[in-house]
Amino acid sequence: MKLNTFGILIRAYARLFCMQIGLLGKTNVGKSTFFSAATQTTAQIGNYPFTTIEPNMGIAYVKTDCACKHFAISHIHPMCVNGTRYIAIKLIDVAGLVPGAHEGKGLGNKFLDDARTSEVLIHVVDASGSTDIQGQSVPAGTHDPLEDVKFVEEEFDQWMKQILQREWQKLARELESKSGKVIQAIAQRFSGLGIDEYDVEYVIHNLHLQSKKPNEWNEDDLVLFVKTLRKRTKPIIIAANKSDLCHDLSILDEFKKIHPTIACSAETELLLRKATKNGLIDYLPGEKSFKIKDGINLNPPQQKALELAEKVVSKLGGTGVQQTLDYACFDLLKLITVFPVEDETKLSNKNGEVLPDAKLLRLGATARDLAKSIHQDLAKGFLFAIDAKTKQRVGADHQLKNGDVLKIVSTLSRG
Ligand SMILES: Nc1nc2c(ncn2[C@@H]2O[C@H](COP(=O)(O)OP(=O)(O)OP(=O)(O)O)[C@@H](O)[C@H]2O)c(=O)[nH]1
Repeated sequence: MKLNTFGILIRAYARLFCMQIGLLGKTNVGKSTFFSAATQTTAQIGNYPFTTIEPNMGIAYVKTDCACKHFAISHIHPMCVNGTRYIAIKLIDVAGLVPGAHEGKGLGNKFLDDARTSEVLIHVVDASGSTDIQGQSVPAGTHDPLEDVKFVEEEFDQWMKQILQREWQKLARELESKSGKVIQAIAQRFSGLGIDEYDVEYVIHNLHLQSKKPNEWNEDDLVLFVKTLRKRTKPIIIAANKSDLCHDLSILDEFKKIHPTIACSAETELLLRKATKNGLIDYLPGEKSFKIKDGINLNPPQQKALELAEKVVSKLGGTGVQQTLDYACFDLLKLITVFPVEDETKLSNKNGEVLPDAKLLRLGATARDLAKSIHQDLAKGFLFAIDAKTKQRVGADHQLKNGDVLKIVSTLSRG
């Protein structure tokens, strides 16, 4: 196969995944280590051929309950391990975030191009305080990592404010009245960021700005509006990395006042995933412990590294990497998992594979949304769906629940 065809195939494959997480962080905090650990497949999961799609884009997995648990059946599926289902997502390493990026420092706001398409952001922070604001190594505890948390927020807010401010006067002149049009006009400016009219309307109403005409908005209104919109549309979770180096984890309580936070040791996760791949240990990402395989003779460096990893895992209750990804999807974005099937009695597709697919959908998604996530034509010809748990027919607007198993019947599937 020619190289460019190969590239096109890889990108097409990546587009299959609607869910994208952006990884932020200044230099030296362990962002690349987090990215490598999260996209490193272990022997048990991940039958996908490509884990790194582009240098800064890879496939990671989030884990949830497989529907096989509900039906108390056992099935063989590469993404189901003892009833735990792994679902692929896109992880993008967002480069170039430095203080002043919105003013063109470093790579300028190139980082925001990548962050733009992400639905949720993981901010990797060096919780041990051994990396200063410019990313230089300093003795542990000498840099206050809270500064990093604040500067990232500041960059985003400033950048969004710039987008809006650039055309605010023009927009205000055009829209002397009608709040509906204001919402549309603002949403249009932010459409490239995955922000829609509903988000803008929600924020405007929450801040009671609907009664103000755009020319009556002051600087404080703009700042608050942008901040609230950013929080709603680009939620952030902090991966408090290098927590293994922290003598006490009280700094995490400070982070938690700003964003949800998980103690992490990306380096330990990378080590454990590599040791699993090399057949040394039994470990599943997200577990709170691991076991050295029977009959394995570790050499002294391996023995030492795994002893250290054991201490970290027991101190932090896991390495935090998988927990961060899961939290981003299921707690922050509140995604649900739905299992589409073609035969609701056998829970299979037409090749007989049981629970072949698992889709991540937004809370409130309908049966038609599920059809759309499989194929536009399936949604267009939607007739009804069958809930495999209740055996009931449901309509296009039926709201789905986490763990639902559904057969979609459409003119396409009948034809
Ligand atoms: N103790 C400890 N060290 C870590 C951890 N994660 C990464 N490191 C170390 O921190 C250093 C920087 O890690 P990188 O992953 O290269 O950091 P980065 O943020 O990607 O930095 P750039 O590539 O410069 O942007 C390396 O020496 C890693 O081994 C961790 O969880 N604990």
